[in-house]
Amino acid sequence: MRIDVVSLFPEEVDRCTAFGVTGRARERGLLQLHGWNPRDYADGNYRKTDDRTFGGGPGMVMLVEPLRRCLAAVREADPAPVHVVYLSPQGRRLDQKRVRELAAMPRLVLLCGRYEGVDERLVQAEVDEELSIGDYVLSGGELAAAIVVDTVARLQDGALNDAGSAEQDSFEDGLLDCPHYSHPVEHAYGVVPAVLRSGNHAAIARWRRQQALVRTWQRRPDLLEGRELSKADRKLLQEGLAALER
Ligand SMILES: NC[C@H]1CCC[C@@H](CNc2ccc(C(N)=O)cn2)C1
Repeated sequence: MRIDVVSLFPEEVDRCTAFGVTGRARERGLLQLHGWNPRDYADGNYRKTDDRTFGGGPGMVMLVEPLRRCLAAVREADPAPVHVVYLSPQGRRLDQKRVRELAAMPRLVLLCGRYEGVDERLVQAEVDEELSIGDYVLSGGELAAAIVVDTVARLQDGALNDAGSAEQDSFEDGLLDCPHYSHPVEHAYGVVPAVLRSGNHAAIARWRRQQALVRTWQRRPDLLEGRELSKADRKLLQEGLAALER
């Protein structure tokens, strides 16, 4: 998968995705990341990329022309069709379902705004999708872009080793993750649940599913709305909640 990041600070996204799973995916060529700076496509010796907003009021707006030229160069750089995403609080909320869809695309272009944003004519003419990582305002779209890169990189085939593939499943079915434990078995903070050391893999899977269901019910009931739980899951959830009462 190829991702092109258009930003006044493209190195910010490069650095945020240079470590761990994302760094390894890049090293393995599972993900190619390219940074582009609209300042390189701006005119004049000040290479102006932003200007005051029409209609008055505070702040600057990123100019349409440097971005248009920059995006033309991005499109030109690879024959694969692009899907242009603009990161902004006005976008559709990113979730794992959309992450899976984005991760399947051959190319993504992530447009990172700064200041008050991008001239709306550029958004209308070039952007396929506005995406938001949450209801808050960042100083720029770069950190949001880095989150998109991270989420799609780990879904590339080969990015997660076998053990890692379990990581995918934890949220893939729309539930929160179960608790995890490691050494020592006994610690001042508590003891590892016996079932996890029983070697009974069916019981372990059942316990993990039950924990995920109970946690989701308690912390994010919204994730269970409009979702038909299987008979087995409903039983696990009821049993898990009853155990909390005891
Ligand atoms: N109106 C301000 C706004 C104009 C357009 C550029 C953004 C950059 N900052 C961002 C970008 C994305 C998100 C998010 N939630 O995904 C938050 N903040 C700022």
